[in-house]
Amino acid sequence: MSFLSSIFGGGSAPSKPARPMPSNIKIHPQVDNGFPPARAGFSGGTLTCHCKTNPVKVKISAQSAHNHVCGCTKCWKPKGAVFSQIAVVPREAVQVIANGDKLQIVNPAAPIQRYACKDCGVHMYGRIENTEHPLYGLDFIHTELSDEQGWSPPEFAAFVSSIIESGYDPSKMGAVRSRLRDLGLEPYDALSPPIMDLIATHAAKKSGALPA
Ligand SMILES: N[C@@H](CCC(=O)N[C@@H](CS)C(=O)NCC(=O)O)C(=O)O
Ligand SMILES: [Zn+2]
Ligand SMILES: [Zn+2]
Repeated sequence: MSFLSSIFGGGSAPSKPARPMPSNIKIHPQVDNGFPPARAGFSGGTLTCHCKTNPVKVKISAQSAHNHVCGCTKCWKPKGAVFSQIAVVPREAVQVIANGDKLQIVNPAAPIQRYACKDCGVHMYGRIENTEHPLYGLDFIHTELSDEQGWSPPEFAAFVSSIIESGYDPSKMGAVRSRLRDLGLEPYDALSPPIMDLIATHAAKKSGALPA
């Protein structure tokens, strides 16, 4: 099985409580009150930046995979959110359809080149150009930028310890991890084990430690 087919062939984790208990630990507005399951047959939508006029629009012609919340400092978060919410789609499924001249790459040296709107700062998609990168072929998107309902729901929480790098109180990390579990989002300090295993397998095949 190829890396990409294994990424997209695995299906979604079972979704968790439709309506979780309220909590004063906030994660992200799209997950704090629960989230709906994926809609069968859903095949994408249009992402729109936050500009009131001339918004950037990006058409996504695929269901998302591996939706998750990410605590790292690099991923775009809506104002006040502690985590971002981010998923992947094949890069061929991503098409800028309006006001693409407003996009600029946040950091061209980063492995993921995040295309942000110059005016509102929202990241519209992240792309890997290094063909040797284990996640090459996948673009990163924030499904919350679309009005369509039916995207694959978040499945886990990545880079949880990294929220401290944005100033989160380290003494509250136990409460954050507990809340993430209540929401059905198993917390990890890197990516989820299946994705970490795929990345390691890719590296082992490249080095010759495993047969290609
Ligand atoms: N602790 C770091 C972690 C950054 C990190 O490694 N982010 C992951 C998850 S998005 C990544 O793949 N980064 C690649 C990139 O930013 O291009 C931070 O919070 O800044
Ligand atoms: Zn904008
Ligand atoms: Zn991130």
